[in-house]
Amino acid sequence: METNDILEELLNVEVEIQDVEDQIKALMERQEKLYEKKSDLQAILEACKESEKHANNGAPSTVENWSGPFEWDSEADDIRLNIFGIPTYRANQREIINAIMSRRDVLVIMAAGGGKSLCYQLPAVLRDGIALVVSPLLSLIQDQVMGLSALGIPAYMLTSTTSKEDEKFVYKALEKGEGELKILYVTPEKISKSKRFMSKLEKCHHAGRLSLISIDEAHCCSQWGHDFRPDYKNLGILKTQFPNVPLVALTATATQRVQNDLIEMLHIPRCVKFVSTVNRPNLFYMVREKLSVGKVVIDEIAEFIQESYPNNESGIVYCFSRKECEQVAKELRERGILADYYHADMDVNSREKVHMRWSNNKLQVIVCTVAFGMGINKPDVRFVIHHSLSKSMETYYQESGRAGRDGLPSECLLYYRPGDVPRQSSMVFYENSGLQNLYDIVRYCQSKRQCRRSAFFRHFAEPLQDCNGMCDNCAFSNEVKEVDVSRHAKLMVSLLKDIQEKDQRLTMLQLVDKMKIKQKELGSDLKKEETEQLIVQLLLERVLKEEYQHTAYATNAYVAVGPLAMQILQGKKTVKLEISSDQRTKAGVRSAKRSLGSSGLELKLDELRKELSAIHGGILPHSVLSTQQISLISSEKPNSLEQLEKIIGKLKTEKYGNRILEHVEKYSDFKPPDDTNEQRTDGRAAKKSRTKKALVVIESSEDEA
Ligand SMILES: Nc1ncnc2c1ncn2[C@@H]1O[C@H](COP(=O)(O)OP(=O)(O)OP(=O)(O)O)[C@@H](O)[C@H]1O
Ligand SMILES: [Mg+2]
Repeated sequence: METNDILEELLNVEVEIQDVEDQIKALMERQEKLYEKKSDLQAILEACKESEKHANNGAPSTVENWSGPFEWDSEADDIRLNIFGIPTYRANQREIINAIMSRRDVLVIMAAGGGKSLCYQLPAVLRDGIALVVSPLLSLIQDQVMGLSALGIPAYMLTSTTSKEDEKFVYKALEKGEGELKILYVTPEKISKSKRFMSKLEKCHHAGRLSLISIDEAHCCSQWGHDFRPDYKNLGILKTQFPNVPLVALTATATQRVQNDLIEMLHIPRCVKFVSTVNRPNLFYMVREKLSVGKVVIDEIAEFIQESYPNNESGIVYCFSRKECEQVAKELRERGILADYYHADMDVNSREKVHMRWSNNKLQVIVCTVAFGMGINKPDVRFVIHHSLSKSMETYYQESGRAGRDGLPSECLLYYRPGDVPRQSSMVFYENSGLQNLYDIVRYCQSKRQCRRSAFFRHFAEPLQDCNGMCDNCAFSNEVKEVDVSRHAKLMVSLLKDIQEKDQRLTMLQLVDKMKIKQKELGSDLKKEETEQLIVQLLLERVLKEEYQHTAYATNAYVAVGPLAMQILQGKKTVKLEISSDQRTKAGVRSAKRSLGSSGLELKLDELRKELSAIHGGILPHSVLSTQQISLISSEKPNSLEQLEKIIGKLKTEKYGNRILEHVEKYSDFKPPDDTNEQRTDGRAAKKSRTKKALVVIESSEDEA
């Protein structure tokens, strides 16, 4: 053999070894995930066996029937309606409250907006003494304290912003039982770092005045959760110091592993567990194709907001980077939308200002990065738009879940283009399971047939539930056709192989360009977007893989031949692309459910709540009347204080009843103008028609691509 031949063969073997190593790596990652899943499933199985055992023994069913009746039922109902203004309980709320009132430790897993706060706030009011609430963020605490104060419930906080005077009041209340204090919010640092606070708390407990302990956003305890906070790790001390005080831990999402972790860390092995579904039935999920011209996306987003939410209903637009955030906010403003940006590069004050303007409905849209997260407590967010895809299903569930926390119909819209995949993957590939998590959400985006909800159920290992047509794929799946693109896939793989043999690399974009030329040989062209879609599909199927190279400024992602490429080359694998018709894309957005603002009275009541919130010390508008209460008032049109009280309770009726009734009488038959946009004086109508024109131009040019 010639030296050159040997060298060439050596090279081939090395390439093959590299290939095998990649496969081993992928398999090891998969094995790790499967072990994790196995341990989750084993834990669920244990839990099922345990509950079956109880059911078969007929054992504690009487004790564990948390629906009641209990001696405090009527007092609890009275507080629910007349103080909190809530007409009926939501799923599990009554049972959780009863378990806490029975002095049990409780673990609550309930989706965002499910109503976890009421579960500990109501027992706090119902029981004598002071309830301690640990919450991770100042902004969350401020919102809660402000909301409770507006209801006349004596709530305070001990944080870095608390005045000396308030601090003195709180310490006196803890130590001596003086002054009125029902609910005390603290950050976890207070527990772990302030000896003074802990000693006062012990005195309070000693005197029998510590009624309950609540740990909100409890997933922060676990490093397996998505938002680990080191100070949460020390909260186990609470159960050790105050063993007979009921402790309730609440969170929106926790895998089985995180749940086990929480129980162990908080020392609540015998807690009663209430796990609600992750399903958010009021959210309409949809994915829209994001065209490669940046401006078109903004035009579409602006048009969506203006057409669907002309009455300043709140929304969030998530962006990939800080720069993109600022750009999108600016462009939305240019299109007449009240938008501003929020990201981690801003100082705390400017961030807080933007957040407050949005919370007070002075800003319609907040354009943000992931930095805008856990602190968002606004219940009436009607839409969450993702300008770029999130990095995992879990993150997308959290971010999109900020819509519709008040239970009213809301929309979650994700703009997806395959070109965004390498952008994200070059950021996450070094994280543990980073690529796998990203590819899960990419699978969600690529699919045009599978129910979006079912993807969440599978991700959180929950049995499937009916979507009720509340996602684009369930609503319009018949507008999709499947095309066999095996020949294109084969061409792509052999093209890449040739390139690699020449020691060159291609990015996704470069591969698309090369394919455009090569495809001519097949006599059947895929559009640019379809070629991109095919590349991503082959990445998901491991026919292709991504490779990364660092430069001084960035990490570049390249597309390379993957472990299963041979199957394509040997014709052992069929590849099909799902292609949707244009009608579907358009219908997707139009059909989604609408919410507040359809009746004139609702609009007027919305204005009234803003006015009243300003008069009553700048509390948030939804603390005056929730969107749900506005809907109820508008449909039932109460004409006396007694009738109104049945809807919003005594307290709010006493405070705002006369003004509300005045409005009901005056505006019951008030019709909002047909097209609110045309009534605007801010030039929004003019801009809107311009937007439409721009859209038409670009739509027609799209065919050329
Ligand atoms: N039974 C109910 N009926 C109507 N509205 C309710 C009910 N319970 C709670 N709400 C309202 O639902 C909204 C969300 O409640 P809450 O803030 O307690 O949610 P959460 O479960 O803590 O969500 P997150 O995980 O996002 O913090 C609030 O506006 C609250 O007033
Ligand atoms: Mg909450």
